[in-house]
Amino acid sequence: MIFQNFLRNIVATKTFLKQRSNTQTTLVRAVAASARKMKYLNQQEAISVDEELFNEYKFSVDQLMELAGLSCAHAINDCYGSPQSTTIKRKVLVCCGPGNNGGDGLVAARHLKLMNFDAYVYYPKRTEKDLFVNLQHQCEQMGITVSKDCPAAEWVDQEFGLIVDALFGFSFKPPVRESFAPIMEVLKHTKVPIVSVDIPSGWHVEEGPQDECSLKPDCLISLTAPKLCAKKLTNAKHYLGGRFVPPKLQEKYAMELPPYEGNNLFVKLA
Ligand SMILES: [K+]
Repeated sequence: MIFQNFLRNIVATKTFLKQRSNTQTTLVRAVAASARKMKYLNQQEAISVDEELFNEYKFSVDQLMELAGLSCAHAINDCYGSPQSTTIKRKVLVCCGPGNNGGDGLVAARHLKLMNFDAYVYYPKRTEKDLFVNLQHQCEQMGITVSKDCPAAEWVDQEFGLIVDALFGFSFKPPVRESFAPIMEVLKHTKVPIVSVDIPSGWHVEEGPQDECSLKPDCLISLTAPKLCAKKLTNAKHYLGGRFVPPKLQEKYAMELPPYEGNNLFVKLA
Protein backbone atom coordinates (compact mmCIF):
# COMPACT_ATOMS: atom_id res chain seq x y z
CA MET A 1 0.00 0.00 0.00
CA ILE A 2 2.75 2.44 0.99
CA PHE A 3 4.69 1.51 -2.11
CA GLN A 4 1.60 2.05 -4.32
CA ASN A 5 1.06 5.51 -2.81
CA PHE A 6 4.72 6.27 -3.38
CA LEU A 7 4.42 5.30 -7.08
CA ARG A 8 1.19 7.29 -7.44
CA ASN A 9 2.95 10.37 -6.01
CA ILE A 10 5.82 10.00 -8.44
CA VAL A 11 3.43 9.76 -11.42
CA ALA A 12 1.45 12.78 -10.14
CA THR A 13 4.65 14.81 -9.69
CA LYS A 14 5.87 13.89 -13.19
CA THR A 15 2.51 14.87 -14.71
CA PHE A 16 2.56 18.17 -12.80
CA LEU A 17 6.12 18.97 -13.94
CA LYS A 18 5.28 18.10 -17.56
CA GLN A 19 2.16 20.31 -17.49
CA ARG A 20 4.17 23.16 -15.92
CA SER A 21 6.89 22.82 -18.52
CA ASN A 22 4.25 22.84 -21.32
CA THR A 23 2.64 25.95 -19.81
CA GLN A 24 6.04 27.67 -19.61
CA THR A 25 6.84 26.78 -23.23
CA THR A 26 3.46 28.16 -24.31
CA LEU A 27 4.08 31.36 -22.35
CA VAL A 28 7.60 31.83 -23.78
CA ARG A 29 6.09 31.48 -27.29
CA ALA A 30 3.28 33.91 -26.43
CA VAL A 31 5.79 36.48 -25.10
CA ALA A 32 8.00 36.11 -28.19
CA ALA A 33 5.00 36.45 -30.53
CA SER A 34 3.53 39.50 -28.82
CA ALA A 35 6.96 41.10 -28.27
CA ARG A 36 7.20 41.25 -32.07
CA LYS A 37 3.91 43.18 -32.23
CA MET A 38 4.67 45.37 -29.19
CA LYS A 39 4.64 49.10 -29.76
CA TYR A 40 7.70 51.22 -28.98
CA LEU A 41 6.61 54.66 -27.79
CA ASN A 42 8.06 57.95 -28.97
CA GLN A 43 8.88 60.63 -26.38
CA GLN A 44 5.58 62.49 -26.72
CA GLU A 45 3.57 59.25 -26.39
CA ALA A 46 5.50 58.32 -23.24
CA ILE A 47 4.75 61.76 -21.75
CA SER A 48 1.06 61.54 -22.75
CA VAL A 49 0.66 58.06 -21.22
CA ASP A 50 2.25 59.39 -18.04
CA GLU A 51 -0.13 62.38 -17.95
CA GLU A 52 -3.19 60.20 -18.56
CA LEU A 53 -2.23 57.83 -15.74
CA PHE A 54 -2.19 60.79 -13.37
CA ASN A 55 -4.98 62.98 -14.76
CA GLU A 56 -7.53 60.53 -16.21
CA TYR A 57 -6.88 57.45 -14.08
CA LYS A 58 -6.06 59.37 -10.87
CA PHE A 59 -2.98 57.42 -9.90
CA SER A 60 -0.57 59.29 -7.64
CA VAL A 61 3.14 59.58 -8.44
CA ASP A 62 3.97 57.70 -5.22
CA GLN A 63 1.85 54.72 -6.25
CA LEU A 64 3.34 54.32 -9.71
CA MET A 65 6.89 55.06 -8.58
CA GLU A 66 6.68 52.36 -5.93
CA LEU A 67 5.38 49.83 -8.47
CA ALA A 68 7.96 50.88 -11.06
CA GLY A 69 10.89 50.70 -8.61
CA LEU A 70 9.66 47.42 -7.17
CA SER A 71 9.43 45.88 -10.63
CA CYS A 72 13.00 47.03 -11.33
CA ALA A 73 14.24 45.32 -8.15
CA HIS A 74 12.40 42.11 -9.10
CA ALA A 75 13.81 42.15 -12.63
CA ILE A 76 17.33 42.79 -11.28
CA ASN A 77 16.96 39.93 -8.82
CA ASP A 78 15.77 37.68 -11.66
CA CYS A 79 18.70 38.64 -13.85
CA TYR A 80 21.58 38.91 -11.35
CA GLY A 81 20.35 37.67 -8.00
CA SER A 82 20.72 33.91 -8.24
CA PRO A 83 22.24 32.71 -4.95
CA GLN A 84 24.30 30.25 -7.02
CA SER A 85 25.70 33.11 -9.09
CA THR A 86 29.30 33.70 -8.10
CA THR A 87 29.91 36.04 -11.02
CA ILE A 88 28.29 39.05 -9.42
CA LYS A 89 29.25 40.84 -6.20
CA ARG A 90 26.09 41.85 -4.39
CA LYS A 91 27.18 45.44 -3.82
CA VAL A 92 25.08 47.63 -6.12
CA LEU A 93 25.68 51.28 -6.99
CA VAL A 94 22.34 52.99 -7.67
CA CYS A 95 22.77 56.30 -9.53
CA CYS A 96 19.70 58.52 -9.11
CA GLY A 97 18.93 61.59 -11.22
CA PRO A 98 16.85 64.68 -10.40
CA GLY A 99 13.47 63.51 -11.81
CA ASN A 100 11.10 60.57 -11.46
CA ASN A 101 13.60 58.18 -13.02
CA GLY A 102 15.80 58.95 -10.00
CA GLY A 103 12.79 58.30 -7.75
CA ASP A 104 12.41 54.83 -9.30
CA GLY A 105 16.08 54.30 -8.42
CA LEU A 106 15.52 55.26 -4.76
CA VAL A 107 12.59 52.82 -4.54
CA ALA A 108 14.58 50.07 -6.26
CA ALA A 109 17.53 50.57 -3.87
CA ARG A 110 15.25 49.98 -0.87
CA HIS A 111 13.75 46.80 -2.36
CA LEU A 112 17.18 45.54 -3.46
CA LYS A 113 18.34 45.89 0.14
CA LEU A 114 15.40 43.70 1.20
CA MET A 115 16.53 41.16 -1.41
CA ASN A 116 19.97 41.00 0.21
CA PHE A 117 21.76 43.24 -2.23
CA ASP A 118 24.08 45.78 -0.63
CA ALA A 119 22.76 49.00 -2.15
CA TYR A 120 24.73 52.29 -2.15
CA VAL A 121 23.04 55.37 -3.65
CA TYR A 122 24.63 58.25 -5.53
CA TYR A 123 22.02 61.05 -5.53
CA PRO A 124 23.62 64.42 -6.33
CA LYS A 125 20.74 66.73 -7.27
CA ARG A 126 17.87 66.60 -4.78
CA THR A 127 14.49 68.28 -4.62
CA GLU A 128 12.53 69.60 -1.66
CA LYS A 129 9.43 67.59 -2.62
CA ASP A 130 8.14 65.40 0.23
CA LEU A 131 8.04 62.31 -1.98
CA PHE A 132 11.78 62.45 -2.69
CA VAL A 133 12.78 63.58 0.80
CA ASN A 134 10.84 60.61 2.21
CA LEU A 135 12.27 58.10 -0.29
CA GLN A 136 15.78 59.21 0.64
CA HIS A 137 14.93 59.02 4.35
CA GLN A 138 13.52 55.49 3.93
CA CYS A 139 16.76 54.38 2.26
CA GLU A 140 18.90 55.91 5.02
CA GLN A 141 16.73 54.36 7.74
CA MET A 142 17.46 50.99 6.14
CA GLY A 143 21.19 51.55 6.40
CA ILE A 144 21.70 52.53 2.76
CA THR A 145 24.28 55.29 2.23
CA VAL A 146 22.93 58.11 0.06
CA SER A 147 25.83 60.24 -1.16
CA LYS A 148 26.16 63.47 -3.14
CA ASP A 149 29.79 62.75 -4.04
CA CYS A 150 30.49 61.31 -7.45
CA PRO A 151 32.16 57.92 -6.90
CA ALA A 152 35.68 57.56 -8.35
CA ALA A 153 35.96 55.27 -11.36
CA GLU A 154 38.58 52.99 -9.73
CA TRP A 155 36.47 52.60 -6.57
CA VAL A 156 33.40 51.69 -8.63
CA ASP A 157 35.33 49.03 -10.56
CA GLN A 158 36.79 47.51 -7.38
CA GLU A 159 33.80 47.73 -5.10
CA PHE A 160 30.62 47.07 -7.06
CA GLY A 161 29.15 44.06 -8.87
CA LEU A 162 26.35 45.98 -10.53
CA ILE A 163 25.28 49.54 -11.35
CA VAL A 164 21.67 50.70 -11.59
CA ASP A 165 21.39 53.68 -13.92
CA ALA A 166 18.38 55.74 -12.79
CA LEU A 167 19.77 59.11 -13.89
CA PHE A 168 17.45 60.12 -16.74
CA GLY A 169 14.23 58.68 -18.14
CA PHE A 170 11.84 59.59 -20.92
CA SER A 171 11.96 63.39 -20.30
CA PHE A 172 15.71 63.56 -21.04
CA LYS A 173 16.86 65.98 -23.75
CA PRO A 174 20.49 65.62 -24.86
CA PRO A 175 23.21 66.68 -24.35
CA VAL A 176 23.90 65.81 -20.70
CA ARG A 177 24.42 68.97 -18.64
CA GLU A 178 27.84 69.71 -17.15
CA SER A 179 27.01 68.71 -13.55
CA PHE A 180 26.27 65.11 -14.62
CA ALA A 181 29.32 64.81 -16.90
CA PRO A 182 31.59 63.19 -14.24
CA ILE A 183 29.17 60.33 -13.39
CA MET A 184 28.41 59.81 -17.10
CA GLU A 185 32.17 59.39 -17.70
CA VAL A 186 32.31 56.75 -14.94
CA LEU A 187 29.32 54.88 -16.42
CA LYS A 188 30.62 55.03 -19.99
CA HIS A 189 33.98 53.49 -19.10
CA THR A 190 33.30 51.07 -16.28
CA LYS A 191 33.54 47.30 -16.71
CA VAL A 192 30.80 46.78 -14.12
CA PRO A 193 27.50 45.69 -15.77
CA ILE A 194 24.89 48.45 -15.92
CA VAL A 195 21.14 48.01 -15.64
CA SER A 196 19.34 51.03 -17.06
CA VAL A 197 15.92 52.04 -15.78
CA ASP A 198 13.55 52.93 -18.66
CA ILE A 199 16.15 54.73 -20.83
CA PRO A 200 19.93 54.22 -20.96
CA SER A 201 21.03 57.59 -19.58
CA GLY A 202 22.43 59.96 -22.16
CA TRP A 203 20.60 58.19 -25.00
CA HIS A 204 18.10 60.11 -27.09
CA VAL A 205 14.67 58.73 -26.12
CA GLU A 206 13.87 57.92 -29.76
CA GLU A 207 17.20 57.76 -31.59
CA GLY A 208 19.26 55.93 -28.98
CA PRO A 209 23.04 56.27 -28.48
CA GLN A 210 24.46 59.68 -29.32
CA ASP A 211 27.93 58.45 -30.28
CA GLU A 212 30.25 55.44 -29.98
CA CYS A 213 31.13 56.36 -26.39
CA SER A 214 27.50 56.29 -25.19
CA LEU A 215 26.68 54.18 -22.16
CA LYS A 216 26.20 50.49 -23.02
CA PRO A 217 23.75 48.82 -20.66
CA ASP A 218 24.01 45.11 -19.92
CA CYS A 219 20.27 45.19 -19.30
CA LEU A 220 17.40 47.61 -19.89
CA ILE A 221 14.20 47.60 -17.85
CA SER A 222 11.54 49.40 -19.90
CA LEU A 223 8.71 50.75 -17.77
CA THR A 224 5.06 50.81 -18.88
CA ALA A 225 6.07 50.16 -22.53
CA PRO A 226 9.43 50.31 -24.31
CA LYS A 227 10.48 53.59 -25.90
CA LEU A 228 11.87 53.75 -29.43
CA CYS A 229 15.52 53.87 -28.27
CA ALA A 230 15.16 50.28 -27.00
CA LYS A 231 15.29 49.16 -30.64
CA LYS A 232 18.95 50.25 -30.64
CA LEU A 233 20.01 47.81 -27.88
CA THR A 234 22.80 45.45 -28.87
CA ASN A 235 23.74 42.35 -26.85
CA ALA A 236 21.66 43.49 -23.90
CA LYS A 237 19.02 41.82 -21.83
CA HIS A 238 15.64 43.51 -21.96
CA TYR A 239 12.85 43.42 -19.37
CA LEU A 240 9.46 45.09 -19.24
CA GLY A 241 8.22 46.32 -15.86
CA GLY A 242 5.57 48.64 -14.47
CA ARG A 243 2.64 46.23 -14.46
CA PHE A 244 0.01 48.88 -13.84
CA VAL A 245 -1.20 50.03 -17.24
CA PRO A 246 -5.02 49.82 -17.37
CA PRO A 247 -6.28 47.76 -20.36
CA LYS A 248 -8.20 50.74 -21.77
CA LEU A 249 -5.01 52.82 -21.86
CA GLN A 250 -3.08 49.94 -23.47
CA GLU A 251 -5.76 49.80 -26.16
CA LYS A 252 -5.81 53.55 -26.73
CA TYR A 253 -2.06 53.56 -27.49
CA ALA A 254 -2.17 50.13 -29.24
CA MET A 255 0.65 49.06 -26.91
CA GLU A 256 0.24 45.28 -27.53
CA LEU A 257 2.11 44.50 -24.31
CA PRO A 258 3.22 40.87 -23.88
CA PRO A 259 1.55 38.77 -21.16
CA TYR A 260 2.99 38.88 -17.63
CA GLU A 261 3.31 35.37 -16.16
CA GLY A 262 1.37 34.61 -12.97
CA ASN A 263 2.10 37.25 -10.36
CA ASN A 264 5.42 38.38 -11.90
CA LEU A 265 6.10 42.11 -11.91
CA PHE A 266 8.21 41.86 -15.08
CA VAL A 267 8.36 40.16 -18.47
CA LYS A 268 11.73 39.04 -19.83
CA LEU A 269 11.72 40.20 -23.45
CA ALA A 270 15.31 39.33 -24.43
K1 LIG B 1 17.97 55.71 -16.81
